[in-house]
Amino acid sequence: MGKEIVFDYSKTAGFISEEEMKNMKSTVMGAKDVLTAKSGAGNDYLGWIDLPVDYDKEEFARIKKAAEKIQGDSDVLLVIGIGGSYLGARAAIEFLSHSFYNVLPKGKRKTPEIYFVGNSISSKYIHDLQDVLEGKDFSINIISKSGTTTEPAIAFRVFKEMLIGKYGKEEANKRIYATTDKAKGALKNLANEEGYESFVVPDDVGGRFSVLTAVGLLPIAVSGADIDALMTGAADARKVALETEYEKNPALLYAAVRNILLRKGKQVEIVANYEPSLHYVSEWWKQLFGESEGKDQRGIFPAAVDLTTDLHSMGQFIQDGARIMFETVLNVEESPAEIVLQREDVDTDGMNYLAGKTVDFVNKSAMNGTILAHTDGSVPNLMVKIPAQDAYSLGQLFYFFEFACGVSGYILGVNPFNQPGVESYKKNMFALLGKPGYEEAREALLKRL
Ligand SMILES: O=P(O)(O)OC[C@H]1O[C@H](O)[C@H](O)[C@@H](O)[C@@H]1O
Repeated sequence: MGKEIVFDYSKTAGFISEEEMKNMKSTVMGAKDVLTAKSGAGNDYLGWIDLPVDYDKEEFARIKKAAEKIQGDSDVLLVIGIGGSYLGARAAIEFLSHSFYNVLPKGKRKTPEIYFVGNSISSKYIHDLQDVLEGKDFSINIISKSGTTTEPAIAFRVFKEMLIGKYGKEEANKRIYATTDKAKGALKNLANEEGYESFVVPDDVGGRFSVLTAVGLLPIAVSGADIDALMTGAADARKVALETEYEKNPALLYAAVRNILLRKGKQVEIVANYEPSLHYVSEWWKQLFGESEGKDQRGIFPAAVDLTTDLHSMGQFIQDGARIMFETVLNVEESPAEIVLQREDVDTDGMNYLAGKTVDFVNKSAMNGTILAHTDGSVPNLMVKIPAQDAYSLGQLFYFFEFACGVSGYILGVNPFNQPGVESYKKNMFALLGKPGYEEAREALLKRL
């Protein structure tokens, strides 16, 4: 086992006593048992628990082969998907790749540019992306578990047409990779008809828990990241989550602490990172916890800030505004890059006191100072220590949060694996668009607009 993710809640001492943590044990262990015995609500969607050790090896090999083909014949990969069919891949690619991956000069980046689309309904975004593709060879990975989601379906129509225009239908079909349900849905039917290479979102893995299936793995592999290490990290975190006693189990302790804080009125959890490349990990985390816990008029509202950036915008509120939140810091312990600050002859900016120090030392000092300031401002601070900015650590992080989320949702008393609330806006949108079958709803809505 490599260096493990650590969950540190020592800074909550003024808010949570050791006794409260002990008192929570039976509740947490009960929730864990319900999860692992698959006896709770939503138990049809627990395929993610064993995924890191029990995945389709043949498909895994096929993902690597497809990634190699895309790397060989494409300047650009378009990844079309939304929600759970988008955020995991983007989180991983941004965390594991060069900060300026897409604009690196040829030679410095050996893998295709990767653009995400189908995650909004913006004409401008689609139009501008068409400009980027001009003169470039490209492939498409269309990802949708249901195969019917509006945003990706619209983007796919546009870029499929462009692909066919460029290569003709036969070659275009060889450049389209469909990740969807194994048997049903509009996308699966189309893939069968057109002969796209297909990858499976397993029935028992919901979108927001699907990053370690082909949903995440194909785009991540195309970026050149090590998907074997990603799976190993997840498998090691699984072992820790399943086998470690409560007192030392990061996922269980995190689930316990956040529920104790919620019961004390802390209704918002802010995930804070100090690395821009963690931005989409926070976005992935927001969907994971937001869709899993936010229901039945309950839940912790998941928010995120990028620091130190947002200390200059949201810092005031976190320090001093309504006392409704706690903060969970994602700390990459070892920066993959080192920059040492130099001494200047004339110390006009007054920065010479930092000469000889690394930029990461300054970043970590900002982090430690902020944690103490926020703690003093009655914002309980938790920390997830990520040993390194690599695939192994990220695999652990994904699994750690997924497991904690399942346990935490059961402690809260909700079904963590459905998302009924997402349908309401869709019904209205379909009605307003004039989709067949929504005629009556349309009339009623138009009167209200
Ligand atoms: O993969 P898809 O079926 O296209 O779904 C994409 C996303 O959209 C839905 O509306 C759900 O709220 C998400 O949980 C899901 O991840």
